[in-house]
Amino acid sequence: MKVTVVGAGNVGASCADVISYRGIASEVVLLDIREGFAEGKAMDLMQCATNTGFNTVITGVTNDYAKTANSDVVVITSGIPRKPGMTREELIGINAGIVKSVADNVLTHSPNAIIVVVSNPMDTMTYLTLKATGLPKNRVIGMGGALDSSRFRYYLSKALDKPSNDVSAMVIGGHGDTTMIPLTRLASYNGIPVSQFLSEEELAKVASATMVGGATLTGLLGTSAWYAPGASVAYLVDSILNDQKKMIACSVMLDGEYGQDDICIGVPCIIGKNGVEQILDINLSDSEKEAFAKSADAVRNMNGDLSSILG
Ligand SMILES: NC(=O)c1ccc[n+]([C@@H]2O[C@H](COP(=O)([O-])OP(=O)(O)OC[C@H]3O[C@@H](n4cnc5c(N)ncnc54)[C@H](O)[C@@H]3O)[C@@H](O)[C@H]2O)c1
Ligand SMILES: O=C(O)C[C@H](O)C(=O)O
Repeated sequence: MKVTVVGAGNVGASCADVISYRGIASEVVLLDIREGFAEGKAMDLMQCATNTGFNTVITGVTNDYAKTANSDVVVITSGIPRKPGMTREELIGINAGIVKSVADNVLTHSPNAIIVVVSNPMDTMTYLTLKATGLPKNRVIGMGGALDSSRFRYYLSKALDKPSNDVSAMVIGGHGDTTMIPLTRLASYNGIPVSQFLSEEELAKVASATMVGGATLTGLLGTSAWYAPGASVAYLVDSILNDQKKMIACSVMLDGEYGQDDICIGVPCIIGKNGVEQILDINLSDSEKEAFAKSADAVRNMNGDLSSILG
């Protein structure tokens, strides 16, 4: 199985690292526009093989899309990350042009690939990729919910003082500081609602920390995060390539689900070899429905900024 990762920067390289280390794909091509950069990242990663014991072949190329031919999955991480104090939405001006040209190029050589969109603002870039390429909606998946949900589980585990793997929780809605919706009501500690262990005030703090999880890391690191983003992409790619049919919150095109149309936004999906195999239209409470509608309004508003690029 072949995966192309466009953008060999922090997230792209971290994702290639996890994919190879965990043996998720037999072949990974890293592609970057910066001369020699992807080649260097691939060489460095391949020199881990004997110590960590993986067999994946990682190749790096400078803008040579022919080398990405016949990829099963293409991950788009190319573009700029935010700096402290910025929102993800401020990246649209530069990243929209990059994502559109990359999507066109990869499809020329891998017409059957499933595309995973990572570049920010991710929901808007996912919508752009779908509209610009005309691909069926099961083949374009925005990655954000997997990361936000893992951050939610992390903050819950800290509040509970228990391991995050014993915590089950999901974030839906937009992948933005004010648009994501941690589903606190449905979060559990080994099947027991977390509300049995944490007060409303503690749960509200966890939800707020989750929503600004990316901004917190950007403030600490000077650029946005990459280890958890890379691992989250690899988790999603694993479910596609190995047809695991995991339920993962992904940004996908809605067609009536959650009362929304013509928008890519995070909802629980079954992810398998065909990409998005099912969208789970779960019952939300009135306040969750209200939050989802508000989140969708904000995401839809950003899509309006694509009119010049989509024509
Ligand atoms: N969806 C998410 O959950 C999530 C998580 C983390 C980061 N991100 C986003 O992912 C993107 C990448 O973040 P990063 O930290 O890896 O940034 P980075 O700067 O480390 O890497 C980006 C890479 O893209 C390359 N690039 C730029 N234009 C290109 C083009 N036209 N073709 C090929 N490569 C090109 C750059 O040379 C660079 O190496 C950002 O937009 C960031 O906001 C999203
Ligand atoms: O925070 C960012 O800008 C990057 C990414 O979307 C994240 O959540 O880590």
